[in-house]
Amino acid sequence: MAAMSTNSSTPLDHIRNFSIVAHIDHGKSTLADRLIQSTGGLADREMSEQVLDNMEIERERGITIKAQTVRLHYKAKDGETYVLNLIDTPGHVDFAYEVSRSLSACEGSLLVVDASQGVEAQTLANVYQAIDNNHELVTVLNKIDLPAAEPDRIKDQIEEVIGIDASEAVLISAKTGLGIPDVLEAIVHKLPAPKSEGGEKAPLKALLVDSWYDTYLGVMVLVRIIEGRLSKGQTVRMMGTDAKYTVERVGVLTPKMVAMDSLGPGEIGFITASIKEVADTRVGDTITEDKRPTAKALPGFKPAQPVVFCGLFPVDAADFEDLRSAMGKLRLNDASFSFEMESSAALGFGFRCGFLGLLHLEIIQERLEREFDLDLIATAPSVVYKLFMTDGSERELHNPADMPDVVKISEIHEPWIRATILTPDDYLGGILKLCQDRRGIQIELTYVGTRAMITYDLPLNEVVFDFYDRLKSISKGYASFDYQITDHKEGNLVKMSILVNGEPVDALSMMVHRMAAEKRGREMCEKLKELIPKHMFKIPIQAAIGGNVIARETISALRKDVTAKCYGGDATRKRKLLEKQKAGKKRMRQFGKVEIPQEAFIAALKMGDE
Ligand SMILES: Nc1nc2c(ncn2[C@@H]2O[C@H](COP(=O)(O)OP(=O)(O)OP(=O)(O)O)[C@@H](O)[C@H]2O)c(=O)[nH]1
Repeated sequence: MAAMSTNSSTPLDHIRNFSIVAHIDHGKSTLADRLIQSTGGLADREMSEQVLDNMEIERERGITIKAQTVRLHYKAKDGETYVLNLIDTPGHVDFAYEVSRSLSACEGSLLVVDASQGVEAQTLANVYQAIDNNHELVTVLNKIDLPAAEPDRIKDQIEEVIGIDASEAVLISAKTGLGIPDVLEAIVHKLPAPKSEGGEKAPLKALLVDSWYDTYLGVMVLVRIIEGRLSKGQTVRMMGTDAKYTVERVGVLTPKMVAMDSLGPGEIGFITASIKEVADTRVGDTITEDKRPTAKALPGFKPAQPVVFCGLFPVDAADFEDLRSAMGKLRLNDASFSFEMESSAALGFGFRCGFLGLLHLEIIQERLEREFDLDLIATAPSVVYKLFMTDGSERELHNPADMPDVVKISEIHEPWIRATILTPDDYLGGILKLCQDRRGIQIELTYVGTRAMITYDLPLNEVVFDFYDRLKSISKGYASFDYQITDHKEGNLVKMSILVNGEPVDALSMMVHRMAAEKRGREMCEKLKELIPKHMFKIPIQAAIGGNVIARETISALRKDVTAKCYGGDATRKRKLLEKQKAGKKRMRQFGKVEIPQEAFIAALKMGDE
């Protein structure tokens, strides 16, 4: 951490706290990099591409997962120096929770729209969140360097679809740096300064915006000071958890860490206070001074509710403890990831994990495999069902394998979402069919320029699998999609089991709509027949609802012994062949006498509607 240690007492009217909201890939991170570069936040040689997207997967996938904060000093044309606190936000539908947290710490947003793509689903979702947070907006049309850019048409579209004035939109190319000075001036002159009723003398009232785990400094807490002053050495209290801590470090991220003695009203910075783990901090909590507490806490956040669950199991049972500690470390850094131990007849010991969405699931699995070198099997992603039992009780079902006897269940309710899809007209037919096939109910179909905006209610269970992938392939990547969970509705749902060689494989059991069960069961059996290697005996594969088999396939027996042609051949070749066969077994799971390769699980679970 840099040595500079100062009191931060920037006057309120010289502070601007803002977020950047946009659809995925419209240029938030690149614009953030340019703002950092042009205000000297980092020397050119330190500017690595997308400096704010520091998580390796973010760089690789080119998406923002964690909201990052940076404090910039900008000498404006009026000769005054301003402190600009920027919070970069994730764009993907799975991370709307992160967006809401960063927006609450700011007074305004830059609305970035790709001037060649126009308004997309996340543009709408994120700008509505900013408006809900009473943000002033500065509209920025990005990528005007592209031949396909049509700033005037996109301005009209923004006014028509979002209903905000875009006549003074700032035209930029975050790639070349064109227009960046105009963005900085707009931030200073169009976005409001933070307000502070009680000012610096009032008892400390700070918003806990985010927390993360730093390998050197431990748990770091991002705070926004509303009133009073937060100083090193102060004893503070979290009003939601009543936990007390002594502040050890106070600082800001420029994006390098710079130590400060204290932070005043309107400021955004971080503190450390020997907090053991991220789970001890509650995002949205109010931090106050223990001896002189503020009278009223801030309105808190509802914690992110996981909406997709799946089982994660080590391919090699000996890796269970490594998996447990790896998940504990990830949890340090990702408060929205939840897990609890689970045992499966088919897969042994593992964890039932909760995620914000399918992308979040894939990212966690990828991080576990890459950062902790673990070979994992993920079971079918499933949503949370509400079971209304015949004895009048209610319970939640996170794992189809835990489904009680159907005679004890009177109703099953499943979560529904309201989805917004924006697509070029050419792909409308295919998308409507996809939604109908997934039990969708059309709510609205309107046109936005040359594109269709469709609103559908859909069961979440029909979306978590591969809806997003199918939508992208039907629309050749042009459709965009956003959703909100709405409510639970009764559904004619059944648990479909898969039996391999007469043994139920609980990792492949899933909840399906009764009308779709036979088709799904048939597809699953056909897929597994392709993927499970032949054995020395024939293998029946069945899909069943309770005791009723609804689909079956049979894998014929292997005719010959792989080493047969070696008889009389040299022993070396035979040994090599058997070693190769053994190595192949590493990613297999034994079910009874049948070995199922890990790929079979993943491919079987990712079945589309092809
Ligand atoms: N031609 C051109 N490309 C740009 C411009 N700004 C960003 N890009 C490119 O657009 C892609 C997405 O840019 P990002 O800044 O990662 O977009 P983002 O909105 O941060 O994406 P997420 O992090 O996924 O939310 C990258 O390949 C950038 O190089 C621009 O002004 N002109």
